[in-house]
This record gives sequence, structure tokens and C-alpha cells, in this order.
Amino acid sequence: MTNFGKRGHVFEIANLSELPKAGSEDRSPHVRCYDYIGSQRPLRFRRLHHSQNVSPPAESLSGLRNPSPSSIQIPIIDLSDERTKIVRQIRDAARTWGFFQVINHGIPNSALNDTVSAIKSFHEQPKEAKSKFYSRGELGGVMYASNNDLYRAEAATWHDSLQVWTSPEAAPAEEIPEICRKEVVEWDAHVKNVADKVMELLGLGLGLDAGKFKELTFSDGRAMVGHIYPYCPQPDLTLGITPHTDPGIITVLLQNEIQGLQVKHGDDWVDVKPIPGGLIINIGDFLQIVSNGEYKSVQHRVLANAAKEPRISIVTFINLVKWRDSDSYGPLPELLTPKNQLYIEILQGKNSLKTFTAKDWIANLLWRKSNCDVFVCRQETLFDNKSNETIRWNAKGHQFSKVIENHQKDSDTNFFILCPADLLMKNEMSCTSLVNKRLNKF
Ligand SMILES: O=C(O)CCC(=O)C(=O)O
Ligand SMILES: [Fe+2]
Repeated sequence: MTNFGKRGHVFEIANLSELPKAGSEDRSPHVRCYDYIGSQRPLRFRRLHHSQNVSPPAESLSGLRNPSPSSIQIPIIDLSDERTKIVRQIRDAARTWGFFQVINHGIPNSALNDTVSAIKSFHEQPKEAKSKFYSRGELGGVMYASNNDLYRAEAATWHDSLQVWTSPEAAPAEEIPEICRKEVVEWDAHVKNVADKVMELLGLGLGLDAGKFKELTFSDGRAMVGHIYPYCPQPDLTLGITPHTDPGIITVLLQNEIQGLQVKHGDDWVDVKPIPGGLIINIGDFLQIVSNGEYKSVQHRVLANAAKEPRISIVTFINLVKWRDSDSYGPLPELLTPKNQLYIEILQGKNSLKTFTAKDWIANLLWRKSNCDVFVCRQETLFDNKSNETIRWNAKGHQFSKVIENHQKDSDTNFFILCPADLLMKNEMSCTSLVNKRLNKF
């Protein structure tokens, strides 16, 4: 049990790992008691103290005390450099790190500063002003909550977030908190410009036409999330955000001067040192799949903030919108040779939840593409976000009896890797190691 005293109270850090498994039907009632609005940390701890099910966070804190190797840094790319040079730099960064920082991106410093200040002002309001925006509806409009992944995560962490959808259906202006409305709308336009520039370069790095990603609507779905990581009195006992990969095409991140983001590189967690005026960009799961594994969607996490000043980060998730017309996506055919295909097919989007049950989906893939043996899909495909329940699997008869175990193993990465059990038995390995083996092969 993780306790620390403050003015006579015993407070505890949330760890949800002993509760029923994330996504299982009987978990939500247990988690609901951790659900609260805004940065009332002592309230949260008191609630945890009454829980029967609190124990120290384990896996997600691994390596927390190992100092990050100071000699290595994510690549810094000057967007005003010569074009062939930056195409090469961005391609190399996306292949090896999945993360890079850009400078000279064309957004004025005043816009960077105003956006950070506006998000900070929102979070520093009294609880009553913020609670009007409380929601956990992640798929549109405006959402404000602590731990937006509370109902599916293994551990509660030390951040609150305001999320605003800006495209393709922008949240109505009157629903965006007035205190940051102007800045959120203006920031979205700036981010789209930078994202389009970077995606053109990423496309060129794959040998595609400059306009290919634009044509595929890769920057037309956008959600901005303004995080605050308030001061945490015991930063070695929890995290700001647990390790994960981002789901979409790319993510563009603006932050204040407080360090906290770490990127997995080999076996190390590497600190991302913020550069004044810079933007941090990372590759999402979907781009990894579209690029047939050429670009890497890399795990990252945020340390709990030990500084007295809150850490502010403004993250824009950039995604495609064409999925609305189609249920299936995979690597771009022009990147494939008969031998190099890593991912078979991905299903995503609301439609797949409506039109496929999990069983249909497996059957569909299995029989339509009979040469498939590993399938990768996003979390949303299997989760019903409204009820936070996993769609019940009935894989018997389709040789997918390992599906449930493997989905739990990989929940951190947002990928569900599915593989027929007989193939696993033949190879005596897990889905994850099978996929890793394939990744290493190319
Ligand atoms: O705040 C950060 O630095 C990272 C946030 C993040 O990874 C996310 O929101 O997905
Ligand atoms: Fe992230």
C-alpha cells in the first residue's frame, strides 16, 4: 500500500491493477469512485483511501528512477533548411525514433505563448467553473476530465485534460470554454499548417508524391487536448501519463518549459528536452500501419510533475477522415512488395462497431484473406466507448482462442494483435513476439 501523509491525512496513489481487468464488464463500478472533476488532489486521495483495492503501481512505474541517458536526444529538425535535407532527416527520425522536434515552423512565438497561457488559465480556474465541461465522451465536441483513460487504464495518473474536436466536425464555438476559445480555434489553424508541411515531407520520405497524404485526408481529423500536470508531492510513486502510443497519423505537441515527456528508445526512456519555440511531433499507430512499419509509432509516457509550476502540454492528434466512407485500411499498396507486408488489414471507426461484431470481423478477415495470420486493430474497434465494455468475443470455431489474453497484453500500445491459436502453438510464441519477429525481419 502506497501512503503518504499530509496534514494528518493518509493519502494514496491510485492503482487500478487489482481491479477487474480494464475493459471487463464488472470493472466500471469499481472505477467510478475514482472519477472526479478537476484538480482536487486531496479529495482524490481520500477517496482512494476508502478503496479496498489500492496497491502500489507496478509495471507502469518501471525504470522511473533510472536516469535518462543525457547524451541522447530526439532529433531536432529545422524546417527552414534545404528541402532534400529535411526530407532525409524527417524520414530517418520517423524510422528510428518515431519522435522529433521541429523549429522554424512558421508559427509566431506570440501564438505559442498565448495558447499555453490560455490552456493554463482554463485549468487554474476554480472547480465550479471547470465542472460545467465535465464529460467523458471522447469521440466529439468538448471533454474535460481527470484521467481521460480512467475506465480503460491500469492505473490512475496525475493529469487533467480539456479536449476539443476541431475537425471534421468542430465543436460548436459556444461549447468551448470562453477563457481559451479564441486561442484554441487559432491554434488549430496553425497546427494544421505545420502538420501538412510535415506530412508532405513524411510522404516524400516514403517515396510518395508530395500531395499523397493530403489526398488521403490525413490531416482532416483533429482533436486538441490541453493537459495540465499539476505539482505532485511524490513524483516517484505515480506518473503524469502511463506508457502508450498515439493512435492516429501524427501528433503535434506544444508545451511550456517544464520537462516531463519521455520516449522509449531501445531499452531506455529518454527525456524530451523542450526547446523554446519548438514543436514535438510523433508518429501514430495508423501511420505505422499505412507505411507498412517503415515509420514507427513509439511508446512514450509523462513523469509526474515534481516542479512547483504546473506542466502544460497541448497535444493535437491528427487523423484521417476517409475512414468514414470505408471500414478497412492497410498499408499503402504502392509501398508493398509480395514479401514485405507486415500488416494485413485494419478496421477502424464508428462504422465498424455498428456493422461488425467481433466474431463477424474475425470471420470476415480470416476467410476473405485466407493468407493472413496476424491481424492488428485499434482499441476502438473492440471497445464500445459508451459502455466501456469489451465487445464479447466468441472466437470458438475460428481458431482465435488466444484473442483475449493477447488483447490484455497489448492494451498499453492500443494495438490488438490477433492471431490464430494453432499458428501460435506451432511457433510456441505469443502474438506479440510473432509480430516483433516480423518487424525485425524487415
Ligand atoms: O503531455 C505530453 O507531453 C504527452 C501527452 C500525450 O502523450 C498524449 O496526450 O497522448
Ligand atoms: Fe501520447
